[in-house]
Amino acid sequence: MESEALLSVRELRIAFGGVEVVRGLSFDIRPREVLAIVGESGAGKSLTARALLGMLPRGATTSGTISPDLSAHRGRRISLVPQDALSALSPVHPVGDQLAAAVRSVAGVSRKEARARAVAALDRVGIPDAARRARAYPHEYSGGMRQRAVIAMATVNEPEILVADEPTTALDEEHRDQVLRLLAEQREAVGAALVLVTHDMDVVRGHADRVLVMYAGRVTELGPGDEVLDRPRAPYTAGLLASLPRNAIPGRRRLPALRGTPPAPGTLPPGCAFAPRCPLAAGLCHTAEPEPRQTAGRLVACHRPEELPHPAADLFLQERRPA
Ligand SMILES: Nc1ncnc2c1ncn2[C@@H]1O[C@H](COP(=O)(O)OP(=O)(O)OP(=O)(O)O)[C@@H](O)[C@H]1O
Repeated sequence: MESEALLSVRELRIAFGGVEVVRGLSFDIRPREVLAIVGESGAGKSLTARALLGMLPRGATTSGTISPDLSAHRGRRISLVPQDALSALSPVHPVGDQLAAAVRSVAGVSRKEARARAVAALDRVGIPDAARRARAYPHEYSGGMRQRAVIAMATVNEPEILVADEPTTALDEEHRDQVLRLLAEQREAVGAALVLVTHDMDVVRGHADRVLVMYAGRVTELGPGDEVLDRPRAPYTAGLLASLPRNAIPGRRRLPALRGTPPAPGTLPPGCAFAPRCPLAAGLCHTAEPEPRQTAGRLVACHRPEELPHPAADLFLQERRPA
């Protein structure tokens, strides 16, 4: 049985100047789950995450529902793990003061209690000698410690939902895994759900309970993380997986890769938005946009999911470009 949703998004649409970039998106966030939102650049991942936080850019118009609406409780019931640890912290205040201020801004607690919670949050993310370090300024922290401090900041008020938008983009593989592990640990410690926005399928494996694959502002596939990764049912998911760098076998002349690029907003083809890039597209795919429907234990928006072979990488083989 599906566990009850912590938050439900229904028919979310986001547009700029009348051009829709998120086009009728529906999904739930379940208690304590890690939900990864993946897709190529421009799919609408960040805007969806920002909509949850009530942080859409100026000029965006929306329709649909997000319930409960937690935007008024940002920093308490829902919080953002920022991408850039350095700019997320003020250089002119000690780190502990910034965390204590975050506690006091929402919790109505005494100065002393706020301080204690700030130190506890720094301790929980593994800052050594947290009581003393709390008095230091961000520039006195190493890069890794700053990263820990912003995660402490996001979790200090024990939110129900943490939103991390590409938290590891700028990091090498070793640091990427450290940050993902820390995020998972902290999520567990405070009992939050984590919405993890990434364009990197490798981040999903082992880190996400469920994965929402987006293409051109819509759901392409939504289901249990490892099942979707191990046996995708939507050709787009299969293409993303086939294009991972680890499939690049040196010396092989033909490599699996997604050809082309996603359509620019406002220039969608008729039919399925992925059809022009899809090796399986035929007939209806070019005339009617598929609605997500329940297939093999997940939602899939594809007219021909049963045509997708397994494994599917060979569908995407392309001549390697001369170096
Ligand atoms: N402030 C804005 N004004 C106009 N268009 C915008 C604005 N912000 C985003 N968009 C457009 O909305 C679409 C979705 O953007 P979004 O940032 O959500 O994509 P994304 O999937 O997160 O991609 P990326 O990984 O590149 O951030 C893109 O085509 C983008 O150009």
